[in-house]
Amino acid sequence: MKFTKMHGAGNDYIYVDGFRERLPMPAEQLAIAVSRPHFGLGSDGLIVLTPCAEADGRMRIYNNDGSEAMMCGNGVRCAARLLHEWGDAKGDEVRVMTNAGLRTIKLLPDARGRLTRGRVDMGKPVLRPADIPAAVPGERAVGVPLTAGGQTLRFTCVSMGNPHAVCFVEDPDQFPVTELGPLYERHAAFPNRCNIEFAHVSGPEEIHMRVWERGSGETLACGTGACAVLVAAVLNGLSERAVDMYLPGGQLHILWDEADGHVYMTGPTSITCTGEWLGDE
Ligand SMILES: N[C@H](CCC[C@H](N)C(=O)O)C(=O)O
Repeated sequence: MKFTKMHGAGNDYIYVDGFRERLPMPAEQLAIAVSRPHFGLGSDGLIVLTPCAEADGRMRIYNNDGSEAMMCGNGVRCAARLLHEWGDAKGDEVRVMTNAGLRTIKLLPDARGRLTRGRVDMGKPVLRPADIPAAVPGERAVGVPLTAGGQTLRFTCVSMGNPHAVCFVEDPDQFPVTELGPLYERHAAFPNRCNIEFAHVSGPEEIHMRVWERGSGETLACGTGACAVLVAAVLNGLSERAVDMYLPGGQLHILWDEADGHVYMTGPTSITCTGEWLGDE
């Protein structure tokens, strides 16, 4: 099976061209196999692109534990570039169907004029706890105290098609993300588990964050997570509606447009390599 390895700000996936390739095993198993370091290719998960009557292609994304997610921001940006380069998308405006609905990506030129950047219309954030889902009281989950590992932290919960819980801290780089992340990922408040973000607003238009992803652990970047952090910062009165988001793997620009209520994410895509998966154990 041929594959393409790509990353968006360091959030890397194995991409399979489901228009022309067949998976050698169910995608949930393949995601675990290809994601493993050493025995596999090493990645945050697997993304499979297939034909779709209502869009240029359909994206299904699997975390490295094999769980399928509703949406992936860095993934859909990279998928749009691939569909364009494969000729399955004609212009620089690419439509990708996801489990969270249709997403539109505008491919943008980089300094050398190559269409390696993308601006994704990530849709409207979902704030009603029952729709996130988060089992917390009220019509919005802003600054909700949750206890895990003997700590009580305040979280703001947002769905971008997938669930996120955002905690604002003094210094994400010094924060025990790998100790507390998995505890909050599986907190009883989140019936479907949850992606957990720890962020610091260092200026009205500048936020630094780390993420513990549901089903993948700490990743170098998370597109839906960056959008959730911006929405949470605005809801808590901590930032403007457009910020530069700094993640360990790189930088994204996030805007929560007041006019249409949509969140827009702009960032890079990188093709690391192409190859053939032989799957020998
Ligand atoms: N772990 C996420 C899926 C990947 C999201 C992330 N990589 C992004 O760029 O949005 C979940 O289970 O909802």
